[in-house]
Amino acid sequence: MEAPTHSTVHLSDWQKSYFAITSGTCTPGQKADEYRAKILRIQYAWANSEISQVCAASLFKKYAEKYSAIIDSDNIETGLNNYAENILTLAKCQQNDSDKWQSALTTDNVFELKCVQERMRAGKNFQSSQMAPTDACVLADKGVSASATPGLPKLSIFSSAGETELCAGSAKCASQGADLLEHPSSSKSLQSSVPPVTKTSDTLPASSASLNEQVHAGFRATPLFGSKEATSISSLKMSGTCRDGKNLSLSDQSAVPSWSASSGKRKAFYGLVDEGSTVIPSLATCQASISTEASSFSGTRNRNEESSVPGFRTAKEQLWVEQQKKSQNLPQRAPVSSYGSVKKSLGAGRSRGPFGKFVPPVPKQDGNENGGAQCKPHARGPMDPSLPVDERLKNIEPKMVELIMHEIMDHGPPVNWDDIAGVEFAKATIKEIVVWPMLRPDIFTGLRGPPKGILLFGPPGTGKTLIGKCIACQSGATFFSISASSLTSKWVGEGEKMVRTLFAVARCQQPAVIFIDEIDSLLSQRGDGEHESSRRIKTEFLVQLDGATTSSEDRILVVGATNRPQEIDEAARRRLVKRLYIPLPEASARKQIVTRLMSKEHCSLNEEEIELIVKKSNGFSGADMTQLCREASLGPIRSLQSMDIATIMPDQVRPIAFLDFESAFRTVRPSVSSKDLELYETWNQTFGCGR
Ligand SMILES: Nc1ncnc2c1ncn2[C@@H]1O[C@H](COP(=O)(O)OP(=O)(O)OP(=O)(O)O)[C@@H](O)[C@H]1O
Ligand SMILES: [Mg+2]
Repeated sequence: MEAPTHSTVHLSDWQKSYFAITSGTCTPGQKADEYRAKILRIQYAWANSEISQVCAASLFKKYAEKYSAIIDSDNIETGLNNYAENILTLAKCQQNDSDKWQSALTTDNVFELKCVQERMRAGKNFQSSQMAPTDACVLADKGVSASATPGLPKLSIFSSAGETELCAGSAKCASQGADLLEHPSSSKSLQSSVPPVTKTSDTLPASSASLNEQVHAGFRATPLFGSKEATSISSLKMSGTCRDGKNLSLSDQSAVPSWSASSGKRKAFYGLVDEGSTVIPSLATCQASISTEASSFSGTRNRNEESSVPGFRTAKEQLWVEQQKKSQNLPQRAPVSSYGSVKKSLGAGRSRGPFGKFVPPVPKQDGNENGGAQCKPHARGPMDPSLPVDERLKNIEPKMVELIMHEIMDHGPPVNWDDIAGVEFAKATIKEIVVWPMLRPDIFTGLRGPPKGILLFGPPGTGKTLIGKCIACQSGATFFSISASSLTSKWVGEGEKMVRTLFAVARCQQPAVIFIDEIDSLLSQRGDGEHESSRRIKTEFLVQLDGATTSSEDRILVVGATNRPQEIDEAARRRLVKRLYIPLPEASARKQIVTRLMSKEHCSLNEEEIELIVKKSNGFSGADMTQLCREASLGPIRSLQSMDIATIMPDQVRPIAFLDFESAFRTVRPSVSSKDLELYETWNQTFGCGR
């Protein structure tokens, strides 16, 4: 007889399985298996070029649909997706979302394993004959207390009262549990079988991974045998594991929600841990080994210090805890938050750039060495009764001070003078006004005293904000960076106070620079249609600016930046003595920008090509030049085939070439019109302080 060929074998298999599926005797599982096998065969046949791609695709679609119809169907007779039922059964005791979750698992559901049944019986006997659940808990905790060793998580994490009951009656069980304990890998079995034995910590698996598992089990696992109280107490014990015995932080018992356990039971537990005190574990004292799971728990704990019950809380419970917290913390909070709690310092404590040493800016009046820095509040908080509060801040709301402190800029990438291309005159002037007087305050006195107000004006994108950042990095002064729009809009109705606070805090933190971007929106011409609140802000600002600029003692410099100088109120203009024009970059500056940016990239431009780019970019602002370079740098990527982008190595991308700049010039245009430029030039000639 002729041996069947490869393809005839496939065909006969195919037919066989087709009849099996359609026979009506298959279970859904068998059907699903058959369909899956069919799908594999289709793929196989296609891979061997036995069938065409079109045919494979249509067959694949057909059988994939049939397969998923069985897999996804939750019809008991025809589908396999019935596992949801079990979940629903488990959760059926939960009537709504805010109910405490209670498992519907009962011992009846447990698969009958002989040893399990024995243990359950032993537990039941023991429960009925000897021990109330609360006592069981106490016993478990005693075990923990006895074995407490700093630095190690304790056994009580996973010893629920139920488990105690289960195992306490069986000596055999206890010894088995002890065996299990010595094997870190057996943490799963521990959850169900560990007895409340006293176990020295060196035999405990201390790996954080296993601990996490245990922690998890400790406060999520539904007690198979225990009541709600048992779970809560178990949780309390769990929190006890975050300590080393001594480091327990204690708080008022009233802070423990009433739902956590009956007070009697709590007492029994607390009494063991620390005589007569309620235990609220401080998570700061938790061992680092309690990592992922436990630390997320500790996060919650930090937020809800009063709560002694970890894990899930219903909204009602959370509300209760938060209310408690509020009522307890309210009196202390304001002073703390007023200074001490903010992340940013008031400036005195931070690094002060190249001229790092802090120079006491205010004459020493009270023998305090820090002079003006006596309000270095970040260290302890000025509202700390033990610290003298700076006179200048006395009438100012602490909340405002805090808000202003957030405006202190002491982060961000450093900017050097060299990063700003061109504008040499402006740079030199600023150095003269800002840097040198900081360096030699003894020389810059009297008539040589530096001006207290600078206005940087010019077309958009010419580096005014960049100069502000550079001053922040290079001056060594406390740098407040406030956008005028935030003064006018962020604190609606409070703007006036904010301005006052700003100057008061700056006065405390001398030497200080207040940089106000978009200053035109704060100091625009006063007019009839003006809103009352912005008028008041402006007036307050002028008053403060006047104070700062006229007081020879204060070392506060106000730097404003605007691209609409013509809109600035004349009174403000007068106070911003040095009005520096920041024009469009000249050819040399444009070249500097291109060279600097291209030096960081893989680029094949030669000197002549750079010159050409500079020539073609006449009328571009610094921002336009940056945009041009960005656009050009995308050229080599655009020239790749889309397939290559996925696989190409970075060093295989071709260098940026002149042709990329040529195409970039087609899309990037100067953003400042010559008409606008004329306005700036005219204003500069009228009010500017440049040469
Ligand atoms: N002189 C310059 N040197 C180097 N880069 C510059 C210069 N001017 C502008 N740039 C580039 O343009 C970007 C925008 O500059 P910046 O924000 O300082 O402009 P601006 O003058 O404050 O503009 P606007 O008036 O619109 O606020 C900078 O981040 C920088 O990349
Ligand atoms: Mg700007």
